[in-house]
Amino acid sequence: MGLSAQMSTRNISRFWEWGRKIICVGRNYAEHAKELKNAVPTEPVLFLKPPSAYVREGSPIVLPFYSSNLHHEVELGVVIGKGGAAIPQSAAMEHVAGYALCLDMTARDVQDECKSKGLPWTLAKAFDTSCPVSEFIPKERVPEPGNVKLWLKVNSQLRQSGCTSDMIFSIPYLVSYISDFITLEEGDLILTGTPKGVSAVQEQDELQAGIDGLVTMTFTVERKDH
Ligand SMILES: CC(=O)CC(=O)C(=O)O
Ligand SMILES: [Mg+2]
Repeated sequence: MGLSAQMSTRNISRFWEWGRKIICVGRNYAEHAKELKNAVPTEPVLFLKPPSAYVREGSPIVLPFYSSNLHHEVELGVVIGKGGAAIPQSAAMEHVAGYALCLDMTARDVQDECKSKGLPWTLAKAFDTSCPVSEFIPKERVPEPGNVKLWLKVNSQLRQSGCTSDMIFSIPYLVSYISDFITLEEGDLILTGTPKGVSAVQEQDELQAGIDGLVTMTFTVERKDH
């Protein structure tokens, strides 16, 4: 199939297949910043995951071989439907196609070491399967994205329960802020940060996460021979 034919069959509801950027916001919930003893930020903290981080239900989250403290972080993902740079906050929601429930899997021991050495978080955050995602949720189904309840259970035990109303920086603010530095493209995903309750997962754990009334998803954690 030629490139133009491939482009014409691309569907935003399978955004994870597009090979676009995953832009992550850190410390966007004050209670989470505090539980990790980080300062509450006055500007968004940004980092990236590559598209190879995506994993879908039916495939496992693979424990990175170099970590012994893998954490779950449940987050609302914002799927960009129209690209742009220097997008004003007033127009930001016109660039949003929809949402997805996402996990920002984090090798916390590796992140702590990187932080102490002043090094980037890439190996802590961007490894293969570090971004499990749900099905695409069209924006029409989420009339109030700033008031969405997220939860995550490990082996049926509730670990995280939060609401996007507690985000420090709103979705329009984040879209506008990010687009001042990084041009947004159709198919990009923004992870909006995690509420409190992050904790470690082990091999064979079952992670179930949901957005009230919209979506649930289930993943298992596996170790692979290295
Ligand atoms: C400290 C972190 O890992 C930041 C992060 O990813 C978050 O969601 O907050
Ligand atoms: Mg996160």
